[in-house]
Amino acid sequence: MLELHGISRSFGDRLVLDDVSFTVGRGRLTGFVGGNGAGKTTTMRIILGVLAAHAGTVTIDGVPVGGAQRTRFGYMPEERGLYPKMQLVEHLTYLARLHGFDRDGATGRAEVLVERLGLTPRAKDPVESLSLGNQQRAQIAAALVHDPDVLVLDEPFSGLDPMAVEVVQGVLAERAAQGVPVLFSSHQLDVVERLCDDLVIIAGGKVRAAGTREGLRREHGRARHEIVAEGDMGWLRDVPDVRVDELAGGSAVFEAPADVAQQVLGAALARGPVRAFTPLRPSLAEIFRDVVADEPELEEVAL
Ligand SMILES: Nc1ncnc2c1ncn2[C@@H]1O[C@H](COP(=O)(O)OP(=O)(O)OP(=O)(O)O)[C@@H](O)[C@H]1O
Repeated sequence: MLELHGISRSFGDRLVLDDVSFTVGRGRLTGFVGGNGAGKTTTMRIILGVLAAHAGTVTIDGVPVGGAQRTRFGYMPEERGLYPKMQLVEHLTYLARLHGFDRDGATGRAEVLVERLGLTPRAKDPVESLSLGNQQRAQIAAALVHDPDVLVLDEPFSGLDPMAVEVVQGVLAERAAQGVPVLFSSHQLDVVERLCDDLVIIAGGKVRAAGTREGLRREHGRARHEIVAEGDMGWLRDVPDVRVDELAGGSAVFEAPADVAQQVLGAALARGPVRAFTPLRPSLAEIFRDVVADEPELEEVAL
């Protein structure tokens, strides 16, 4: 398990990470979400040792992470960096060689990754001639070239078309299934929602919520139900402790405590047939909005 404990970091007198703690479990895909400037990249750089923390620790299975462990980390940085003139497969072979593979092993590894990421038709093309989305896939291949023990990816899905998103999702899920802790940042909440086991929500340099996707839904979700009845549901507006979000004839979406929702169902049945009564699970976008609502601006979190 990768664990961050009490990580803080300032730039000048601005505190941009404030006591950040969370875990990335083995075999777990952990999504790291937050608005622009929330602190995701800074956190990832600290995990990778590209940037020093001013306080706190990063451990893997309880052992402080140092240079030796980090050689076994795979990192896709925010600033993409491959040699533009190099052919894709040659480039990946070169990176695998840097990680200690012999020539045949490195070539084999490069070819497997090119294929897995759907880049075979582009294998002999210089990196600079690839489309942006394909360069992104190439960058992901580069992070995976040494079969890392921990995977940290900064915005791996940005700029990918839906098919590429599927491919990359599959690749990350495979890594997780092999027991690799996988942390990735993303602004695409729908992708994070589909893919992640766990989530960390950061805003203003502080972790605002962290846990399993389902746990966060339970914790932060509003208790909403959809009801579809034969008769008009207009009477729902007069029920105490009920907030009606949507109402159209016999269909309504409302928020109410669980016992009141059951009373609504009972009352609706007393009036006639009920076609559907469904608890609505909050989307990650809703949870995100709830969690980061009313956050102070980063500037106000100065030291
Ligand atoms: N080298 C630096 N010098 C000064 N300030 C920095 C530096 N790096 C990051 N920051 C500041 O730290 C804060 C967090 O930035 P960071 O890049 O970690 O956010 P992020 O969550 O990755 O944002 P985005 O989603 O926009 O990439 C921002 O206010 C940013 O301006």
